[in-house]
Amino acid sequence: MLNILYIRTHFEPLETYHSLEDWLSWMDDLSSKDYVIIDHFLRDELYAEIRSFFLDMLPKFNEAGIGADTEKQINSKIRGDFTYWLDRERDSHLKTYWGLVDETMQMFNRYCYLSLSGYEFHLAHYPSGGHYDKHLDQFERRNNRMISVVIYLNEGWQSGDGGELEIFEKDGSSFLVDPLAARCVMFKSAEVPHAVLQAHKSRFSLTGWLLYQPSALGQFFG
Ligand SMILES: O=C(O)CCC(=O)C(=O)O
Ligand SMILES: [Fe+2]
Repeated sequence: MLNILYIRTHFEPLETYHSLEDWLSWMDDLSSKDYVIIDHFLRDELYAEIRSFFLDMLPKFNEAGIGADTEKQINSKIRGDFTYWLDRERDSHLKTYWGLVDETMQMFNRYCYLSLSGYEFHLAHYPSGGHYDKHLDQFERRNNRMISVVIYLNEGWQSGDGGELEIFEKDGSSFLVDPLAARCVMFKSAEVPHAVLQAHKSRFSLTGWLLYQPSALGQFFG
């Protein structure tokens, strides 16, 4: 009896940000289609907290590079966003958000049998005119990004504002996702080619990757 109790409390945390039922349906989508689009992934309070942090940090954003940190190169022809990398210790007041990151990793590890053991997240600002050409999120020489997680922070986004995420399906067809406030898109980093179409006004997101190994230990090949 004691054992059963222990297993139950160990494997089913009493309090999660999202219900297990929601997680299971999202993971089902992700397994079958390689991507999932989740509206209202952040509730109002957490959304407001992250967006206000984003606005506070805007002056500190650096221009984003292509490829691994070690081979960073700025190439505005390929991507035109500015980023700010999050650090759990430094940015510890985002407690609810980090809890949600832990919950996400646990769900994938438990129910999709992944061995995720790290993550990296950045805030991304595409100024008007910014875009990101079609790409995969696994770098040429680093293959530890397993799941990409993008959360949008744009209020009142309208058709005509551009900045859609274009997702390419296996058959080569594609569709567009509007970067709407609190919407989350998750996809398999190695499987889903995607692009960000040119934004016609400032576009905000919190983008990250769930990793097979911590960033510093990223697998290299070649
Ligand atoms: O912001 C998005 O919709 C996607 C961003 C992206 O593809 C990336 O940062 O690798
Ligand atoms: Fe990407």
